[in-house]
Amino acid sequence: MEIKEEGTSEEGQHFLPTAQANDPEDIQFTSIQKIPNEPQLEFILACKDLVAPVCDRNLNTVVQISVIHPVEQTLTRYSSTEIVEGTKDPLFLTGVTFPSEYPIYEETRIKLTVYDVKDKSHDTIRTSVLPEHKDPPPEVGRSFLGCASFQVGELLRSKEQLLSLSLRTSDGGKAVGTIEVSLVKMGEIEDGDTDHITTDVQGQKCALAYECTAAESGSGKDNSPLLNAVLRNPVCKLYRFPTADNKWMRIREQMSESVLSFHIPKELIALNIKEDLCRNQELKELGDLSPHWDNLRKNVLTHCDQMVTMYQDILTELSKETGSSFKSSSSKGEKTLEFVPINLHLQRMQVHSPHLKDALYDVITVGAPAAHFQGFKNGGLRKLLHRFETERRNTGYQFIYYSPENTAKAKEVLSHISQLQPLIATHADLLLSSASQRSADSLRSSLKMLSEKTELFVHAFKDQLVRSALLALFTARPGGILKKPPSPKDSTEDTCPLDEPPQLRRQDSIPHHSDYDEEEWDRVWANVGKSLNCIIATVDKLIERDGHNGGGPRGSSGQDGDTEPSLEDSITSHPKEDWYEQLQPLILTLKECMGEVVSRAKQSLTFVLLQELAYSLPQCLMLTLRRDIVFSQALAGLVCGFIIKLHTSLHDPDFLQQLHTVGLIAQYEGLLSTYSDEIGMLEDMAVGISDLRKVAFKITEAKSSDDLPILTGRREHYVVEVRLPAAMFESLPLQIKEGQLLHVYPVLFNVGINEQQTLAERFGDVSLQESINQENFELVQEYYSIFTEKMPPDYISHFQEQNDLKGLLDNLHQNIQAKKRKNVEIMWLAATICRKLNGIRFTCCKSAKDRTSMSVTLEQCSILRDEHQLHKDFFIRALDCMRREGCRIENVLKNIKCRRYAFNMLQLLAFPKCYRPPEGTYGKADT
Ligand SMILES: O=P(O)(O)O[C@H]1[C@H](O)[C@@H](O)[C@H](O)[C@H](O)[C@@H]1OP(=O)(O)O
Repeated sequence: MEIKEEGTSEEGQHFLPTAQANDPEDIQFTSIQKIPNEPQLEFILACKDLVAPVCDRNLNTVVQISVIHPVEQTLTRYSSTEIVEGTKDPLFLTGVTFPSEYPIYEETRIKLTVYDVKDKSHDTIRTSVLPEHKDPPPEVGRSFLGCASFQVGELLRSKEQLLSLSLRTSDGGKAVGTIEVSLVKMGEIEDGDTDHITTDVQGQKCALAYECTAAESGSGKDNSPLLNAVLRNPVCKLYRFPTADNKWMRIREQMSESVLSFHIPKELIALNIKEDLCRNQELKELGDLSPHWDNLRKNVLTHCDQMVTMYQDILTELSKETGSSFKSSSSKGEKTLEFVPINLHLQRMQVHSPHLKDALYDVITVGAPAAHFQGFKNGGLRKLLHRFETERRNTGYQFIYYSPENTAKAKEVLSHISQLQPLIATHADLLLSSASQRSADSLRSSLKMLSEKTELFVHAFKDQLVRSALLALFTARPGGILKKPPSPKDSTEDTCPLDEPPQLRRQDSIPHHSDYDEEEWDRVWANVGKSLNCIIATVDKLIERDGHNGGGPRGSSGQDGDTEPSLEDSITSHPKEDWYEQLQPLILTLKECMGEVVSRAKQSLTFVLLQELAYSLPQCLMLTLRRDIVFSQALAGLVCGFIIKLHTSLHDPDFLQQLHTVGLIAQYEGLLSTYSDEIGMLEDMAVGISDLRKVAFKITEAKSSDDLPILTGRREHYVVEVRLPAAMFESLPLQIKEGQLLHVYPVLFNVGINEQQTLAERFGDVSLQESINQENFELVQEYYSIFTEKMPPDYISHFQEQNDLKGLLDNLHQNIQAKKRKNVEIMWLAATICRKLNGIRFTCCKSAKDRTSMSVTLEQCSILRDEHQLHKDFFIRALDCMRREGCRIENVLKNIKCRRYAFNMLQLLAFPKCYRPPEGTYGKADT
């Protein structure tokens, strides 16, 4: 057999996509029978009676697992166990798992190579492929003990699902002990002898076979199509750890990328472009302005056009990245990838423990949303936005100052108008078509819709801002005189006769010059309401005269009886009229009145936006760009977290009720330090996360299984449409199916843990972290009170019995107030509160690679300890297993092509103890 090494990464959990794996050449092999989306093969290992080459010390052993491809006979290093120290009968806690996509068959051979590790600090620092059969050079710190191999089919067919293989030296001669391979079936009850192998692991006797409760997948039914559409390249790891009562629990760790990393930024940039093009057009359509304002506008337009071009270029570049699902930490400063989140992954832990229900714990790990290309020399968004506003407020001269709230309101009203105007037009047309069919019921229901939307429309303008902006715009016109376009004003003021076409009845306002008439806007605006009232009255009369007046829905004027007498007269004088003809002119008037309101309001509010843009160009636009970039990264993570949460909780009615009545909390754990550049990152992140409040989700039915989410809206308010396969969609509560918007409550807690934070605490300033934590604590409290208010009382009383949320909140509050250095308790409490509230968990540091890996593994082990009775003596060992051979070291590898956390000894001395990785897994790395 020719054995050659494959690939450059030494231990390859990155495998061929399924399509490639199923090439005709492979089809002759026997596939392993599998449960959809479950790993195909999982086993654990133990050695017995290992023979030490020299007797000067105890053996420290590690097993390396390699796969021999049945056709090419190439050998790929797949994974390793942890190092078990000081025994010739090691029992490994880190197992082996082959995810469903991995190209493995019954004919595939697995090779197990056992090494003796002399120097742990060197052992896992392997950056290049070592030839198999060759002992690693002694200076690397390990020596070859023996190897064995088996065919997958042999293990599957073995009597007790266990193989006992003889380990031999490289020349195939001397036996140096045995290695036992036990097949694992997660979630299956294992009967029989639980004592056939026991071992003394650090003094603890544990049975190797399991006593497990019945199989129950964490999410119940198979919702995989939804997840398969968004997740890519899973990396899986398997462990078994002893419980307090010396049973085994099994843990599967999974880490996957998401296509949403690129999909959401592309959607968002496209929307940003659309919004900006529209704004530029509105600026152009602002009409005549006096020279001062006109010059400003020209300048703004030049910059805005350049900005749109830049967004278009970025979108073109991103569109070239078809199928990408991962941006590495080393690309974080790349301009064209700035909108893409760094190192976004789902980190999942699935626990199967005796006597307890299976459980899933998900955390989204992602680099802190921040504008790395723009840099942090001047700080991040929180500071930059504050500074920008203060300067703008104080400039006065040249510009009219509108507060950020007013600017936001102007954008919101503009967005409202653009949604409502076409909607009203559609309902008005539907009303006409009901009229032409002479259907009273359909006329009533069309009228109901039209009334509702028109009332919303009229309401949107009930704002002092529009009024003051109109005046401001008037004074900015040449000579401060407004050239009035023809206005349908007063057209419906007196009566609403049905005999004449409304255009003729309108008092035409031929363009003329006049001083600003403050009340004119009121009249124009009120005309919309009056037109609607006229329509309502007419419909009522038409139906009544037709003998259909069964007390159906009536409009407001009909109800409060202010129908004008002349109208009644005009109607009763026409016994047999054509409904369409009666209504058509009124609808036309309504549309015209609306058009008039829209054009005035649009211009005045666009003038408000001009004030914001005109001040401090191009900084203002760069600030918008920065905010868009940071928001895009944050949004991609949120959408990913939301979809995964939905997927895992789709069959939990309480969750679904919470989703549509309360909304979901999304809790971000930040590990950034408040020192140097990371202050700027934290300032970016804080704004990016709080901007997520502008996002709402909506669930619709998918047409195909790989439908990705769609984004609509504009900067003030976005809606993410998540599309579910029909069967899943059907099972949702009515409110969700009807398209109710689902809200999220993002909260951020940050605790710097590294050596930079030590400097900040000693010589710098930690106030940023303190205020973020305090502000966000208040948000969590607010969420909790909405939760208790809106969820059913029965649920809440049961919930409160089970979870001492009040106690946890008090504890969190005290910890925030305590102002203790590196108080990581804050993170644990915030995460626990989030989990208990059914929220979405996120963990972030600069790159989501090193500190995040420490934190997320710590969280996993703490959950095992607190929720699944992990044996207390195994806490550190479990943590080391996960950090040494788990998904997170694979994360480091895929980011920087080196299996080493980027910490040095000195840095680690500054870390809280539980955040330090095991010896041999960290060191100088080129990040
Ligand atoms: O994933 P991070 O913790 O943000 O990685 C840091 C690491 O903590 C630090 O020790 C190291 O010096 C680098 O700055 C890492 O950041 P990179 O973004 O360069 O990976």
